[in-house]
Amino acid sequence: MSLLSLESLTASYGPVPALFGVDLELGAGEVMSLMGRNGMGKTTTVKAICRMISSNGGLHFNGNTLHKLPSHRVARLGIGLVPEGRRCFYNLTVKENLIAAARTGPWDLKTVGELFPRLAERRNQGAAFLSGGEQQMLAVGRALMTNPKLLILDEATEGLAPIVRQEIWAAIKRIKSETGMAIILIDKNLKEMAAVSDYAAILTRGKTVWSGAMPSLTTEITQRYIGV
Ligand SMILES: Nc1ncnc2c1ncn2[C@@H]1O[C@H](COP(=O)(O)OP(=O)(O)OP(=O)(O)O)[C@@H](O)[C@H]1O
Repeated sequence: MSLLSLESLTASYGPVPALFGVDLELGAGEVMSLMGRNGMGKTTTVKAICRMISSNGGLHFNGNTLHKLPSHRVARLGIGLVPEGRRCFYNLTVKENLIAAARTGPWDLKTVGELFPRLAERRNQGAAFLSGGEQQMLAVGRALMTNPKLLILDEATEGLAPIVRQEIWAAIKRIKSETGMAIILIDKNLKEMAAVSDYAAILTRGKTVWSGAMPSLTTEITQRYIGV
C-alpha cells in the first residue's frame, strides 16, 4: 500500500487554477524527485499535500484522507516539511527552534546534532545569526525533530555555496540510508537529486506528465519536459 497517493489532484489560488491533475504514488521509505520547469506546480503540490491550500481529487497519506484536515493535523500524521525559503523562527535559539515542534522518536537533539555538528556547536545561538547554510540545516533538523514518516524538502540547497550544498546532500543520503523515512525532493540540482532518488515525477503546467523509476528517466524525457 502507498504511504502517499495523489490522484487527479487539482488546486487553485483564489480563482486562478494552478494544479490540473497531479498523480503521485510513494511507498514507505521511498525517495522521489519532483521535477518540472519553473512555475509548473511543484511547490503548489507540496502546499496541497500539507493542506496549506485546499485541493480536490484524491489525497491520501498512511490510510488517511487529508482533504478536510488542517495543516497542523497533517504534520501530526507524520509529514515533515522543509519549506522553500527556510522559515526558521529567527527570534529563537537553535535549540528552541529544534524543540518547538519535537515529537518522540529516533530524531532528537542528540541525533540531529550528530547529523549537523554545526547546529550542536551553535545550540544556544539565535537562529538569526546563523549562516544561510546553517539556517537550512536548522530547517531540516526542525522537520526531522517531528519524526515524520515523510519528509518533504522544497529547494533545500537553493542559494547555498557548493560545499554547503554537498553537506546537505550528504545529510539527505544519511537520512535515507539510516532511517525508513520516505522523502520527496524538489531541487534545481537534478544530478544530485537523481542520485539519491528511487523514483521521479515530472509536472508540466500543473499536471503529472511522466512518473517512473529513476533508472527509466532518460535524457530524452528530461529534455522533452525539463529542457536539460
Ligand atoms: N501565491 C500564489 N498566488 C497566485 N498564484 C500562484 C501563487 N503561487 C504560485 N502561483 C502560480 O501557480 C503556478 C505554480 O507555481 P509553483 O510555485 O507551484 O511552481 P513551481 O513548479 O514550484 O515553480 P518554481 O520552480 O519556480 O518554484 C504558477 O503559475 C504560479 O505563478
